[in-house]
Amino acid sequence: MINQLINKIKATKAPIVVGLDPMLSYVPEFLKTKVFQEMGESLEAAGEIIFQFNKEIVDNCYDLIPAVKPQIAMYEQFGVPGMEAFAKTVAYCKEKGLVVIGDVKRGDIGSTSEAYAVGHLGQVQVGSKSFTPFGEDFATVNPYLGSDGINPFLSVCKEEKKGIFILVKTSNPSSGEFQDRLIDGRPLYEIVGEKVAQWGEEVMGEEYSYVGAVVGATYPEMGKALRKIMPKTYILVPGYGAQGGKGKDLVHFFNEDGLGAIINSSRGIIAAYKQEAYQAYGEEHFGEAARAAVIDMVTDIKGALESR
Ligand SMILES: O=C(O)c1cc(=O)[nH]c(=O)n1[C@@H]1O[C@H](COP(=O)(O)O)[C@@H](O)[C@H]1O
Repeated sequence: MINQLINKIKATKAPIVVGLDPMLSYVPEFLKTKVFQEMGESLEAAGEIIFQFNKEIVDNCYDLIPAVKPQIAMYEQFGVPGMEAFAKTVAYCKEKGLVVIGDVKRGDIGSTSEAYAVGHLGQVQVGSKSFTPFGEDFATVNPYLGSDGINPFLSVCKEEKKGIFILVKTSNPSSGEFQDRLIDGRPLYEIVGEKVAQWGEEVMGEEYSYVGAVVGATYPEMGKALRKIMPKTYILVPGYGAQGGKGKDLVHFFNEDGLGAIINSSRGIIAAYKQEAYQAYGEEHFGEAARAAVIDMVTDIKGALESR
């Protein structure tokens, strides 16, 4: 899957991923009103609203981008109908030819991680039949439990040619509380980065590993150090846009080949119609506003890479 992701990044010339994090507060009123009239105010309606919202965003952007990253919490909060919307979103994006990164941030003891890996990236056996429950191409994984939590994901990745992105240095303000702690004089995130590179050697694609890392755009200097520690690791970089990351902060996340990083923006794209720069589109045209925001994001990142 990492090879397909890279091919799509090359074809679209867009090292970006659109985060499908559909909070109800980002959904235009007209869409919510329409579905509430049809279904009432219910969890089922919420699931339907977020699916229709995603579909509009995807229909307007799919030809410009290689990948999407649905964040499961935004679906899970609506219970079973939310999870159905998650599954439908994954299936729809795949139909549109997009690589899907399931932002599920899983990781547990070995046997439990195995079930997570099977559920999100693999196939589950029921009697004599096997099923693909969600069918994402990549999943995000939390490494706090160590190799036991990661190994089952590596096995499924090998079998299914899928990939993972392991949290190394997260974008949030308190990420340093644990991740920056020095151990034998070195920050924990560097130690995790080294381990990610090591795990990645077990599952290599053509140029890069199936095992990627997550490093926040909000910590560019740490990104620069981690790029060197993990040369064959694709880095998923959240934190662009709404969290303050800009194109110029991102150049060192990329390798000299112009590859090696994929930048996520969620609110900055899907709720673009609420921003001053795109307000002229009006809420009825929120999909077109998202498309304009994608084009601007790609221009910003390309400009920064060309002038490095
Ligand atoms: O794993 C992630 O994607 C992730 C890691 C991280 O360090 N920071 C981070 O913001 N994320 C996710 O990336 C998305 C960022 O959303 P925006 O800030 O709206 O662009 C959310 O889905 C977060 O859960």
